[in-house]
Amino acid sequence: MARKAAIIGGGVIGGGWAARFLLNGWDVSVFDPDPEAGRKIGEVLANARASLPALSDVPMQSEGALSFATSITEAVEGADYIQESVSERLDLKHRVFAQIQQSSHGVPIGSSTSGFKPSELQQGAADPSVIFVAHPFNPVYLLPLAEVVPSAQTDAGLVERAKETLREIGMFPLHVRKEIDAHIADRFLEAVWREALWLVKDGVATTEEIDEAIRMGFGLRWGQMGLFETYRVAGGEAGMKHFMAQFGPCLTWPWTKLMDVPEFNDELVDLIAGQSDAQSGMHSIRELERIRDQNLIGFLRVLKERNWGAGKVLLEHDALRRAALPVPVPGTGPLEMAHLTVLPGWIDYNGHMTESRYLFAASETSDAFLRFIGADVAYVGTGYSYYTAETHIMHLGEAKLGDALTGSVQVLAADEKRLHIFIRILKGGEAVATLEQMLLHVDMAAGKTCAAPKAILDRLLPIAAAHAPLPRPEAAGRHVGQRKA
Ligand SMILES: NC(=O)C1=CN([C@@H]2O[C@H](COP(=O)(O)OP(=O)(O)OC[C@H]3O[C@@H](n4cnc5c(N)ncnc54)[C@H](O)[C@@H]3O)[C@@H](O)[C@H]2O)C=CC1
Ligand SMILES: C[N+](C)(C)CC(=O)CC(=O)[O-]
Repeated sequence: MARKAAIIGGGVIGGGWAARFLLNGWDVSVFDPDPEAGRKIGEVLANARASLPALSDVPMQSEGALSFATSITEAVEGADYIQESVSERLDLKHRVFAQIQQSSHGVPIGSSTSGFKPSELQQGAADPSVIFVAHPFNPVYLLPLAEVVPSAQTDAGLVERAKETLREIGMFPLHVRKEIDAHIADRFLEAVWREALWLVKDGVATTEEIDEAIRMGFGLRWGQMGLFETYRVAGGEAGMKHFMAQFGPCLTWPWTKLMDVPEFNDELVDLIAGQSDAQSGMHSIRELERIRDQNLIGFLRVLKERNWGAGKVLLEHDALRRAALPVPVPGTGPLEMAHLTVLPGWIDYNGHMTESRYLFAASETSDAFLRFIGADVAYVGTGYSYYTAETHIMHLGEAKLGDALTGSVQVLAADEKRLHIFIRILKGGEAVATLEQMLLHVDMAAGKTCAAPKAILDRLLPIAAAHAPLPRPEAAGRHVGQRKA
């Protein structure tokens, strides 16, 4: 049975949480008194559906059921996890916790608060031990970070279970060991935000110039190495010590306004909002969200390919879900090995999936099959692998943006050195392409073919025997131009 998350407050952040839980198979009940909450969450969910699956190489769970409750009591009934995302006001959060705890007992309550400490949130609570901060980043359905901040009163075991829940929905729970106003990340954001406001107020730069200064340079670096690793590299061969010696003293030069905050008045708000309108007002917020999401998918995909930073979290989430998938059973037909979603970068000028991506889909499929028979990354680390010697692709249909594809493998023949397979790339059960491939087992250091070890043959040969009675695909052995004869 699907587990249930209660989302209290369904604005920008509550909507993002709802989408992340739903797309990870949880049922979600939202309570928000705003009459527009249903429409707003529907729009956030549409954006999430168009983006989150594109990060996954494992079939998504079937989406959970979304419901809107008419009270907090109704929303939290039967919930396994509660996430509070109401407006950033301490008195309001206290009232909401009191209402939640009238009917929910022992269920973890994460708060999305950007700045309040958990001990502040817990003041006056009937059961402070279940309350902690789970501070996410916008868009919650794509960015993995959730700062998890317990106080001394929070139940340590409950926090560990809550972190497990966050990992299950693909997040990276960063345990903040010592509570502090604004946790870790928002303290940086505040510092940058403060400097940016000064630069605009003092007429040094416009909002657009500041954004260019970030996105053309250090913003790109931060997404993959953070602050300290980036600066370590910037220290050259002497590393961090040299970096500190060179740039440490600058902190006392007038490079920053330090703690000075510009007066927050209508003049400043109008100045910033006016420049922001001029910079980005030609796009609606939903359009900007979609642009942001597609850019993030591109970045995250690259990091995933490199098993680095946030990409590592995506790979771990795939592995977690792959482990829960039913294991393909040899002998019952071609083995379904890969699940892919057609991404924006895969579309060509004809408006459909470009030809090189069919080869990519096939290689994802054959790689999954090789892992299945034991020729995985650890095996390649021993100096042996399978190399593809020949491929014949037939294009039979069109795949379009967002289509869900599966890749299946039929073993046509296998012996100690050779593996002859037929891959079908399927959309809704129909083949959009087939690929026939010959793979050879190689000794990588010698650069020569060699017999695969018994452990691999023990897995491969029974599959080949089980597939032998399957009808031989018509396209197997076909060559280009054959139909003309
Ligand atoms: N917007 C952002 O970039 C981020 C915000 N946060 C935090 O998330 C929380 C929510 O912020 P946003 O979603 O941005 O605000 P928002 O203004 O978009 O949404 C707040 C929602 O709370 C609802 N609400 C008010 N009183 C309520 C009640 N008694 N019961 C249920 N719902 C109620 C409002 O109707 C509104 O829909 C805040 O604590 C904020 O600090 C955290 C990370 C990022
Ligand atoms: C502006 N903010 C303080 C609400 C931002 C956050 O809390 C996190 C984010 O998504 O940047």
